[in-house]
Amino acid sequence: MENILSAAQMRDTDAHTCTTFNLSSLQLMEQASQSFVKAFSRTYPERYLKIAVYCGTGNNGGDGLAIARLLYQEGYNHLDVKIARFSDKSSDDFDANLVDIESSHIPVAELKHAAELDVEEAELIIDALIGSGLNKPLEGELRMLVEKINKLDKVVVAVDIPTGFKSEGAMKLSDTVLVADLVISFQRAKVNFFLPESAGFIREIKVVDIGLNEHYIQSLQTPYYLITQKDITSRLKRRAKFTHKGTYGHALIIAGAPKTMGAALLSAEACMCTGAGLTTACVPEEGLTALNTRVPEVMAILNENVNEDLTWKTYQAVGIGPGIGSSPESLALLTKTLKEYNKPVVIDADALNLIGQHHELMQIIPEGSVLTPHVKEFDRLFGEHVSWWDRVVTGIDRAKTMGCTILLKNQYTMIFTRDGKCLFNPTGSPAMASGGMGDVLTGIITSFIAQGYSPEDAVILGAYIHGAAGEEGNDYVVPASSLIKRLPATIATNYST
Ligand SMILES: NC(=O)C1=CN([C@@H]2O[C@H](COP(=O)(O)OP(=O)(O)OC[C@H]3O[C@@H](n4cnc5c(N)ncnc54)[C@H](OP(=O)(O)O)[C@@H]3O)[C@@H](O)[C@H]2O)[C@H](O)CC1
Ligand SMILES: [K+]
Repeated sequence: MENILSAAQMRDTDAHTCTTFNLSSLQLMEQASQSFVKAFSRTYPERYLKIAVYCGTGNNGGDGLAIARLLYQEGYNHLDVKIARFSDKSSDDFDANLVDIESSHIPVAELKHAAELDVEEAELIIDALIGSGLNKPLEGELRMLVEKINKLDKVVVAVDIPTGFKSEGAMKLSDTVLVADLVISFQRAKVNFFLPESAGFIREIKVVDIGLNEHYIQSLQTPYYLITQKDITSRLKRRAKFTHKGTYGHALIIAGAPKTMGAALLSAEACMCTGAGLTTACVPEEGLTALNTRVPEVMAILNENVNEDLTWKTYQAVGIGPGIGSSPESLALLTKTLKEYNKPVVIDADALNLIGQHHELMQIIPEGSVLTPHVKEFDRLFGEHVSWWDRVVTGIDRAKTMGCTILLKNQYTMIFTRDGKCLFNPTGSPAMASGGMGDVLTGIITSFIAQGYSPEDAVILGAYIHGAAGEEGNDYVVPASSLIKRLPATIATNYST
């Protein structure tokens, strides 16, 4: 997994890299600027583009000056630089790059006040005003300048971080940020890039290697990690010769009510397609015909007969919740499951809402269980939150105190582990924003647990594979039932590469 660093850790890595690689900070700035220019020219190869580079007077601004010089050398000759000099302070590396640019052919203008900016002829603006040095919300002249640039409605490419955007910590949609079409960020994505608040400020992100000491970065402690494909390939076990259905476990999916049988069908079918040796669905009698017709591979027990028909030790994994509703019978079934199945349970949807309404059930959730809420279910369980950052803090805390893995669904789904980490899943697409997706995910995770994966590995694999199957085909929308059909091939692709 890739660890995600805080702004302070980036600064520390910066200094450490200079010492260990015998570089000056000016040389590191040059490397970072070269990496930026390489990525920029791949995205915007047209040399006739009119570009304005807006620079602050710190190191982000220093990068901006070096980038302007390098772009000019690359043939981007319709280029000018605007320096926002709203204070007397400037960094040494900014000053050094200013000397270089002043001896070039690039026009440089200094703005002492935001009001001095009247027309902007450029089609594209490079934002090098402030990066990771942001230490307060934008105010005064800088805020006015950013608001003015936002109104120009030009294409904006940010250096490292958009001006006004926090690397970490709670953000508000009302914060002033220079809205970026593209952020070319250094070495690592920043934590807040993965939270929904970023959607209003950032359209696309590219991360470039600027030559920082990776060995050192990997030794740094952080709660935040990005899951990579390697994590999936290294976890997925091949299906060996001479194995049989008994090798891959028996999963029980407790789901559905007469009017919400679809949830049970999706969950059970996803469980089967993820590779559980056997899948049994515990459903109401009214759903039996649908189950037998739609997924003949899945066996059934009737939820009204559970007391006679259920032998817990038959099942290596249990998933409960999709479509069960909130009736007293569902509450009784959930209570029975949590009390009697003494292994981790995958808890989703209505089961989570029932726990939200009957908080005493929290005490009987088996150790190691998996909770898979979407944002509303998360808030019903753990209280209202005003920002996604606050949910991250709560998720990390609750996973540790409850001894459970919590998966909070999102564009970048977050997985809070029992040892206090927050893992971001990179796969998935807005095409997956449709009903039934959560039911499918419950089936997938339950299936991986039935096959012998630890609950935490099952969640990591489940989130990644679910998202990867949803991305395939690049479709406008992916109905949950068609995602299920893609699961066997998606899993095979991920363990063979
Ligand atoms: N390892 C790396 O990733 C590298 C990053 N580089 C680049 O360096 C910047 C970070 O540079 P830094 O000089 O630390 O800070 P900034 O340029 O982002 O900010 C400059 C100063 O701006 C002031 N500040 C902060 N918040 C505000 C605000 N709200 N309004 C006005 N001014 C603000 C603050 O100074 P003070 O006056 O408050 O003391 C900042 O110090 C990083 O993003 C990369 O682009 C290196 O080039 C290569 C290695
Ligand atoms: K910036």
